[in-house]
Amino acid sequence: MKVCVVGTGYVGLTTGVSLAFLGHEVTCVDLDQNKVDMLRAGKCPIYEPGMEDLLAEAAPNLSFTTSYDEGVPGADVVFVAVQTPSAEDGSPDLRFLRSAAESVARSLHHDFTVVVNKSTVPIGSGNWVDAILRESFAQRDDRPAGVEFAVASNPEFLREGNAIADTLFPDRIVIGSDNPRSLEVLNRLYRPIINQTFTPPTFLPRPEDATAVPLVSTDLASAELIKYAANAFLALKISYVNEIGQLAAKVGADITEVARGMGLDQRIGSRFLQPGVGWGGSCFGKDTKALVATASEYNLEMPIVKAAREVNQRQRAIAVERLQNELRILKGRKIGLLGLAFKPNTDDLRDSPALDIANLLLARGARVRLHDPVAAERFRREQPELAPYLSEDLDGVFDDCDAVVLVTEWAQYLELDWSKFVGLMRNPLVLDGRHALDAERMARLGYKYVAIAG
Ligand SMILES: NC(=O)C1=CN([C@@H]2O[C@H](COP(=O)(O)OP(=O)(O)OC[C@H]3O[C@@H](n4cnc5c(N)ncnc54)[C@H](O)[C@@H]3O)[C@@H](O)[C@H]2O)C=CC1
Ligand SMILES: O=C(O)[C@H]1O[C@H](OP(=O)(O)OP(=O)(O)OC[C@H]2O[C@@H](n3ccc(=O)[nH]c3=O)[C@H](O)[C@@H]2O)[C@H](O)[C@@H](O)[C@@H]1O
Repeated sequence: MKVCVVGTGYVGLTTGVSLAFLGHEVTCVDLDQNKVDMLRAGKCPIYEPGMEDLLAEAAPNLSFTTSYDEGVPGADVVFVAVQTPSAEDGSPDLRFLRSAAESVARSLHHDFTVVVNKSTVPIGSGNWVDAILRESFAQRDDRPAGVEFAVASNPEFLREGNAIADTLFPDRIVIGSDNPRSLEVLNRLYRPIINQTFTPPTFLPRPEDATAVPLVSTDLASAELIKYAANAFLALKISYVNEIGQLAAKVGADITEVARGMGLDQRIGSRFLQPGVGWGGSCFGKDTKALVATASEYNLEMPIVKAAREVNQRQRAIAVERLQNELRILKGRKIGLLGLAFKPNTDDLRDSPALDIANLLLARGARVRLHDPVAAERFRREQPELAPYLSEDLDGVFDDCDAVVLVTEWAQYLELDWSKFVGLMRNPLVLDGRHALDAERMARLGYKYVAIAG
């Protein structure tokens, strides 16, 4: 089938490349000329494991452009995957979506096109996009006859760092549409994934437990709400284990054992129960805020979601409190942060706990040293005020240091030969912000090991 994807960020790029890999003819449109140039050269503008390999495998079916006229006319499906950042009041800023919808309408030239919203948008946005498309299309002097289109919602559930596997082997596909023809088109588009009939990419074998993928077909509003409800649930699951973690620290319980004991109950499940400095990234913060904002439009409070947000913010401050308890005075102390990305396997720094922790430490007069095996380059560009504190190598972090904090559990840190660094530190204190290091081993190596909870 012929597909156009608008926006080549984490979501649009993964969607476009994956669909091209499955044999669809895909054109990706982005206004960012640099991104388009890089992608045309086979280079991936984001750090996403496997993406450059998949780009190479999908290349015969894939093209990149800044022109809607090269992608939209003739497409059976147009995906819109532009950013929807938080506006001042917490509601999503829909400017990018509006502009993309207007541009799509100006280029539509096909008997039936499904315009699919993949961005995370407030409930009701599907109808809003539909109205923009119709209005913009009606304003065209050159509008062709016989053009029909319908809007569908197809929320995205991929995780950064795991984007390709989450797309090719998803837990479910959700399609919201009030138009049966759209559903039929999208069902056809996704059939290889739904039935798992494709041959996986050479670098990504099919998981042994992969089965046919459930298709959840709903009305537009339900699909839009599923996305927010799922993200908020994952966020509050993490906040819950972190709240329990703080109690565990007080009563002398081991939160990792507590989480394991809880997670083995299949009704709870062990995933997203890893205690630590809390969640970051571009979506949990934005989407929980948007859910609260949407509810307030209907005079509805969302106390559980609000509490999850507060607990998450508190975790970042708790990391600093733990250091203060151990070192008593933070002023003048040298503190190294290991990991700047909001989680491993991505260079994404949006709402990363490391940013708040670094700023809180600086505000208390500490001298910070920052390190990340992958995100440092991007950090330098996006965080110019904190960039002078970056350290190129780990010696620069540990040397004469009063404490190091594991903020992001990159494999490089977990597999580090920690014995090499203990002698460099002035005070060999390690704060494990992810409960990811082996406490006994660290103690054997001569570190004073402290975890965020306990
Ligand atoms: N990042 C993630 O892991 C996930 C994101 N989402 C949602 O998907 C949406 C997109 O997120 P990301 O891919 O992270 O965003 P992103 O910021 O990485 O990428 C958005 C892309 O859209 C392009 N763009 C903006 N306006 C455009 C326009 N009018 N025409 C053409 N291109 C345009 C930008 O240049 C950029 O390349 C958001 O609503 C987000 O909440 C959903 C699931 C996962
Ligand atoms: O809407 C989105 O953008 C996406 O948001 C999350 O994906 P992502 O933000 O990429 O990353 P996650 O793996 O969910 O991690 C989010 C944050 O939670 C933290 N986390 C995760 C799991 C856990 O047990 N504990 C924990 O603290 C991570 O360190 C990270 O900071 C969701 O998992 C995706 O399903 C969703 O599509």
